[in-house]
Amino acid sequence: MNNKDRKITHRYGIMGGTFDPIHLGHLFVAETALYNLNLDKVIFIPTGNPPHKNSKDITIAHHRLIMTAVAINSNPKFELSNIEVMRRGQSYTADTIKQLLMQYGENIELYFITGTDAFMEMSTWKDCAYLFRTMKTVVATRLGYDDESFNEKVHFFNKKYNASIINMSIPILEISSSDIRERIRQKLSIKYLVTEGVEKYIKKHHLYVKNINESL
Ligand SMILES: Nc1ncnc2c1ncn2[C@@H]1O[C@H](COP(=O)(O)OP(=O)(O)OP(=O)(O)O)[C@@H](O)[C@H]1O
Ligand SMILES: O=C(O)c1ccc[n+]([C@@H]2O[C@H](COP(=O)([O-])O)[C@@H](O)[C@H]2O)c1
Repeated sequence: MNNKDRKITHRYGIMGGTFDPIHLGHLFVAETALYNLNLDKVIFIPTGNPPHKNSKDITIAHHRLIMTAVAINSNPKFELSNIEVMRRGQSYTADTIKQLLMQYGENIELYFITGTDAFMEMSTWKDCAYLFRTMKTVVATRLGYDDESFNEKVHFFNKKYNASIINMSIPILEISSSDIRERIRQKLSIKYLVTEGVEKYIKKHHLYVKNINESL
């Protein structure tokens, strides 16, 4: 169907990530997109095999999926999807978007929510022309990227792919999953960086205590 002929009935945010573990940065970014863009819901999609990360260094999908379910449980507009975890092979976003459009129909508008770090790498993603054609990209400010390089990237994607990019300025939250994992290894507190439920789950299952490669 021609884009012009589409009658948009719903707007869904897609929050894709390794979520190893999911933290308050992810939740705040998703909530801000939901609110600012008046989305109907945000679907959290933990990756099965993230294409740009070494899968040997990543916690098994089962734990990442449950932590995501626990973290979003209290928000009725947040939803969990296991489509990438269930799919074989690398978890490419293009395959996910195709699957979602088939599932929901063409009258859905998808807003892919991402931080600046992931956004800056999008030209290396599989079928990125398809991605920019079929979804809107919402970019949340993350530490370490100056306005000039960000604006250059936006300009490049706009020109080359006619992309629709929404710059979502948020207070910078210096929270990352890698920092949380490191804090656990160093026996430091992660309280207020993740939800209480996620903190309990991590403790109960002794996650991140050792470097994954050490425990093999
Ligand atoms: N603090 C944050 N502020 C804005 N965006 C974030 C933040 N943390 C993660 N994101 C975004 O959420 C998505 C999923 O991120 P991911 O699960 O890889 O978390 P991460 O904290 O970046 O993990 P790691 O430190 O292991 O690389 C990415 O688009 C990333 O840019
Ligand atoms: O499709 C791709 O080629 C691709 C390459 C790198 C990252 N992604 C997606 O970007 C999102 C954030 O990835 P990450 O590795 O920062 O957690 C997540 O949904 C990944 O599946 C997608």
